[in-house]
This record gives sequence, structure tokens and C-alpha cells, in this order.
Amino acid sequence: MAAQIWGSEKRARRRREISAKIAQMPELHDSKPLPFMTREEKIMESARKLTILTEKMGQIIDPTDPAELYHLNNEVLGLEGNPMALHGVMFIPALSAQASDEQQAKWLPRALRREIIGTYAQTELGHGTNLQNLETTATYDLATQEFVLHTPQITALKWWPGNLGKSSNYAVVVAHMIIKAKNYGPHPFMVQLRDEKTHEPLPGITIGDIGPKMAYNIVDNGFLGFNKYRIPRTNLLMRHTKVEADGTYIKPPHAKINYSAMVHVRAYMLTGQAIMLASALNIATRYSSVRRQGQIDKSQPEVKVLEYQTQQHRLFPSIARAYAFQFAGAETVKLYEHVLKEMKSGNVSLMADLHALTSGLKSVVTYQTGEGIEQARMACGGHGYSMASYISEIYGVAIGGCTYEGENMVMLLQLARYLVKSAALVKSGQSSKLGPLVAYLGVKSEPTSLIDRIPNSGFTEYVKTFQHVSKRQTLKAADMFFGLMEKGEKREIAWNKCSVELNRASRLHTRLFIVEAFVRRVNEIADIRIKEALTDLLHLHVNYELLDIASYALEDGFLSASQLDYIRDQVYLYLGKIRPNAVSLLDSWEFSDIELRSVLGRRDGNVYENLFKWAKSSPLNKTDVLSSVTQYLKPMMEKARL
Ligand SMILES: CCCCCCCCCCCCCCCCCCCCCC(=O)SCCNC(=O)CCNC(=O)[C@H](O)C(C)(C)COP(=O)(O)OP(=O)(O)OC[C@H]1O[C@@H](n2cnc3c(N)ncnc32)[C@H](O)[C@@H]1OP(=O)(O)O
Ligand SMILES: Cc1cc2nc3c(=O)[nH]c(=O)nc-3n(C[C@H](O)[C@H](O)[C@H](O)COP(=O)(O)OP(=O)(O)OC[C@H]3O[C@@H](n4cnc5c(N)ncnc54)[C@H](O)[C@@H]3O)c2cc1C
Repeated sequence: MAAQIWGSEKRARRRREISAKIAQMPELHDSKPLPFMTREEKIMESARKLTILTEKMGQIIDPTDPAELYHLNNEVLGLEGNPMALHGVMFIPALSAQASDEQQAKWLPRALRREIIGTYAQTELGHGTNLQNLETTATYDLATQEFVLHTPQITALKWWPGNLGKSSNYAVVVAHMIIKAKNYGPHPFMVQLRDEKTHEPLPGITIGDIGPKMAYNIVDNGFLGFNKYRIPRTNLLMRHTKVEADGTYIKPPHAKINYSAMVHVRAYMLTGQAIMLASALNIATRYSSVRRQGQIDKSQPEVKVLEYQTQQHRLFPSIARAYAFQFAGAETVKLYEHVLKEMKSGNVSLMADLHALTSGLKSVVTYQTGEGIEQARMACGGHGYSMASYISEIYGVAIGGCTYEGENMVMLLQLARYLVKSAALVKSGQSSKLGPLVAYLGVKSEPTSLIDRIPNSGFTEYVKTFQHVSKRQTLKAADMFFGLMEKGEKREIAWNKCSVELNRASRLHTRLFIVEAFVRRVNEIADIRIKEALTDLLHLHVNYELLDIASYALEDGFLSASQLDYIRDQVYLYLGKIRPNAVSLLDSWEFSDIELRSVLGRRDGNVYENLFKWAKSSPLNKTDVLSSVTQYLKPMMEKARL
């Protein structure tokens, strides 16, 4: 199963080898539990481990393999971030995709050797979503052949970029490029922020940390202001766009090609989210098979809480989602790598498809991951609320994904643009022009679902039902939009009036893709036992998801009330079938105790001993009487007694 999850036998074996090596290297372990550390201590601890990793990485992993890097990162540095999180996730990808060969030769080796630390500085205090209205300017000075970066007002301060505040000395900065008073829109520039020797900010730069966040606090998300700060013309990233010395602008082959670093993270973050969901579920499911509370049969002893149907219903559909996201994420990364290769050689024809797909997936996956993690936390009762479970930290980090790389509603609306265009093709009889991801929009569906009538149809009838509801909602939302415009409404106003319905279409389309990715994977599996276990999970997935969106299929009678009962029964049937495999389905992800950082979810299952030991190690328990008591509470009580 681990081979299915991680992509191959080799990958699963490599993960085990890497975890085993790390287990033997105490210098790479947390020196004390992270929840007992202050933010400053955590940042120090992370930097300590990061520098050891830089020395020893080659002995542990193949540093050119992103999957091994990511695993090493999760084991040693953990999900709260590290001082170079953005360096690997956005700075290097931005340089790789957007810098010319000459620029790459100059900067990439230095970045890869970690001579310099970089980040991606785009979002501002006043604008994150609407990139067209960013306010930082890069004005070309023809006389000196330099760009002058400037922050005209407080809302133009860069705000949020990870590791910008304290760690990075370079950044890819996105600013509006102005040449001879003409604004060419946002473009990426390579900018040195701090002196390479002293790490002091360079003159003209105001920089710092934006303060503590809901989670992810090892990362120093930062602010940055420029006061007429000059950089050479050749610091504009020039793989696709160029500015000649005389100010001549050569436009890129696709208007949005500069957005590629964002698409990179959107594609890669899906499996990251799956890992966080599976981690939380691993903790909650292990704990639920240790925790005994109450009886189902009063004549029997107390049961493990995992025996309760409500507990299974709370956890198992999310287990199925974690697998589904992992499989859909793996497909998306493959597609991304393909499109990136094509893009580098000038073929931009697939960019729109990739953008639509990743926009929808990042939105649905992050939202459902958040839901699943929060349910996992509640499924642990009181102990889930303790940082000993570590689930609240996992939640805090994962839920950030709903906002970063494009706020979810906004990204769903990007996919909706693509769906509406596709609907227009269907309506004008040009269905043959539809791309493969939306080809189903042009296919006539049956009047009713056959879900309960063709028992051995595999998952075909389910896929058809998801296709039906997605198609119907897309065409309905598109009709609503076109109808408003026909009545004379301006395009943008009409769009806003339909946007809830449009986003519903985007969600349904994305959920269909996730189901299909799961089906594709299960169909490929040769090992009969693995196939059987995953088929059960897929049954749960399709039935649970369909029940969740059933109102769309009931509206037009595609599903009947009796079919709904059938689907519900299937959910209960598969909850029971999955129960014996539940812990193994999560243990198969092979997270080490070091990586999980959870006292509640350790492999040994000694929950109560571990919790008591953990509580005793709390800094508050170093003394029996705290100074807050001697200084304030004791005098108060004494005064009251007088
Ligand atoms: C040891 C190290 C380990 C290393 C390990 C290495 C392994 C790696 C492992 C990694 C694990 C992950 C861990 C996570 C950690 C995360 C950390 C946090 C990172 C967070 C970073 C950020 O948070 S960074 C900022 C992101 N900030 C946004 O995300 C802004 C959203 N905002 C927009 O993105 C635009 O604002 C928005 C809406 C598109 C409109 O853009 P706009 O206004 O220019 O365009 P319009 O809406 O007018 O659209 C006009 C037409 O352009 C089309 N189009 C638009 N974009 C397109 C595109 N990209 N491609 C093609 N086409 C595109 C569109 O589809 C329209 O097409 P049409 O006209 O045909 O319909
Ligand atoms: C943990 C974290 C890490 C980050 N790291 C980085 C980084 O490394 N580099 C970087 O540059 N940035 C980073 N960001 C910033 C992030 O990319 C932005 O916060 C994000 O793109 C959302 O933009 P915003 O904050 O402007 O939200 P807003 O756009 O202000 O969103 C507020 C509300 O308005 C709604 N809204 C906005 N526009 C529309 C619209 N057109 N239609 C409908 N609704 C709309 C949204 O849906 C949302 O409900 C990070 C953010 C976080 C939380």
C-alpha cells in the first residue's frame, strides 16, 4: 500500500531508509517538544537543524529529488516551516521558470548551494488577490539602465511573503513595470535585500517580520518597502519577457506566463495537503483504537471508540479523501511537469487547462482537508484539544492553504471562467472543441441514474452521475450568466450576480476530477489485496461524496429518493467493511513518530503513559509554585482572607 501511496516500491523503500537514517541522528531531532518552545526558540531550533541538513543532506537523500527533499523536510524540520521554506518552494522554481539561461547561470547555482536565501515577494498590505492593482513600481531609468523600485504608500508594502522578514537576503519581487510612462503590468525582478556579509538591510530597504500567525510560526512572513531602490535592468527575469537597453519591451508568448511560480505551488501543494490530512487521521484513528469509552452492548466491556458508527462516519470518508487527494495530486504534478517542459520550449497551449485544473483542486482539496483535520481533532475528544495531539498545529498549517496561492473563492472563479467558455462551446454546437477535462459537458446523459440497477458496473454509473450534476450545474450557471447579459447587464456585474452558482459548478467539476483520478488509480492496480482494500475505500468515497452533493441530482430527478436510500446504505456498509483496515490504511503512509510529532498518535499506542510524561515535562511543572501565584494570586487570596 505504501508503494501505491508514494508512487512506487522504490519511493516507499527510500522513505523508509530516510526515516531510519534520521532516527539514528539525534542532532536532527527536536531538542524538546515544539509546543513547549517560544516562537524565537522554534526559529533557532529550526535554523540549527537546517544548517546540519545542509552539511549532511547528501548522506541522507538525493537532494535533486523533490519527493526526497520534501520527506526530509517533513521529518526533520516539520510542518511549522523553516527559515528556507520559500527558498525551495517558490524562489528556486521562479528562477528556474522565469530567468533566462544566462540569469540562471548567475543565480541558480548560488541558490542551490545555499550561498543566498531567497523568497517570492508579491502580496502587498493592500492587495494579494488582484495582482493588476499591486502598487509597487519598477520604473525604468533609461539614463542608467536601471529599474527603480518604489513603495509609493503604506498599502504598497510587500506583506506576507514567507521568510522575507528575517531570513532571506534576496527575493523575486513582483512590481508593475513602467517604461517611458507606460505601465506594462506586474513583472518579476531579482532583488538583493540584505548585505551578503552583515545581513543588514541595504539602504533603501525597510524590512521585518509581520508577527505571529494562527500557525506556521517558524516562518518569518515579512514586510518590505523600497525607497527608490535601484537594480540593474538585467535583474528583470527575462526568460519570456525582455526589456532592451533602449527600453524596448518584448512581450511574453502568454500574458500570464509570469504566474508560473504560483501554478507550481498549486500543483505541488495537493499532495502536501493529503499528507497533512492523513497525518491527522493517523493520530485520531490510532487513538480511537486505544481509547475505550462506553458500551455498545451493556453486557460487554467498554468498547474502543472506533467501534461507534458515528466515529467511523467522522473519520473514514476523510481517509478516502486523503487517498483521493494523493492520487489526484500525483496526476497534477505529472501534468504540471509536462506543461512546464512545453512552456520552456515556447509551447503555451496547455497553460489554460493546467491553470483551471489547479485552481479548482487547490480550492476543494484545502477546504476538505481543513474539514477532515478538524473532525479528526474532535474525534479525539478532550485530548484532541491538547497540543499533545499536535492536530491543532496540523490544522493551522493546512488551513493556510485555503488562502495562500490564491484565495479559494477567487480560484474557483478562475476555473468557472474556463467552464463558462466550455459551456459556450456546447451551446454553439462546438462540443468537439472541448478539452479532455471538460469533454463530458458535450455528452448527452441518460434521463436518470442507473446506480442501483447495474450492480456490476464498476464505478461507471457513479462517474456518470457526478458528470451529470457537474454538467447540469455548469450549464445552469452559464445560462444564468448569459441570460443576465442578454438582458443588458454588464459582463462584470452579471458575473458577480452568478458567482455563487458559478463556484458551485467549479466545485462539482473538481470533485468529479478527484473521483475520476481515484477510479483511474484503482483500475491500474495489479495486486489483488491492495486493489480490494482500495476498492472498498473508493466505494465509500463515491457514495459519501454523492450523498454530500445529492441535492443537485435530486433537483431534476436524476436520482430518486429510493436511490438515495441505496447510496446511504452503501455508506454504512462500507464504513463497516473498512473498520478492520482503518488503522492499517493510515499506518501504510508510514509516518514516523518523529514526523508526526504527536504524543497521542504514537505507533506504540501507550497513550496514557505518554500523555502523563509529556504533561510532567511542561515548563510550568518545573516548580510547584509559579511566580504568577506568589506575585499576584497568593496576595489576592491572603487579602480576601483578612
Ligand atoms: C528544504 C526545502 C524543501 C523543498 C521541497 C521542495 C518540494 C516542493 C513541495 C511543495 C509542497 C507545498 C508546501 C506548501 C508550502 C506553502 C508555503 C506558502 C506559499 C504561499 C505563497 C503565496 O501565496 S505567493 C502569492 C500567491 N498569490 C496569488 O495566488 C494571487 C492570486 N491571484 C492570481 O493568481 C491572479 O490575480 C488571478 C486570480 C489568476 C487573476 O489574474 P489576472 O487578473 O491577471 O487575470 P484575469 O482574472 O483577468 O484572467 C485573464 C485570463 O488569464 C487567465 N489566467 C490567469 N492566470 C493564469 C495562469 N496562471 N495560467 C494561465 N492562464 C491564466 C485566466 O484564466 C483568464 O483567461 P480567459 O480570459 O481566457 O478566461
Ligand atoms: C500562510 C501564508 C503564506 C503566504 N505566503 C506568501 C508568500 O510567500 N508570498 C506572497 O507574495 N504572498 C504570500 N501570502 C499571501 C497570499 O498569497 C494572499 O493572502 C492570498 O493570495 C489572498 O489574498 P488577500 O490576502 O489579498 O485576500 P483578499 O483578496 O483580500 O480576500 C479577502 C476576501 O475577499 C474575497 N475576494 C477578493 N477578491 C475577490 C474577487 N475578485 N471575487 C470574489 N471574492 C473576492 C476573497 O474570496 C476573501 O473572501 C501568504 C499568505 C498566507 C496566509
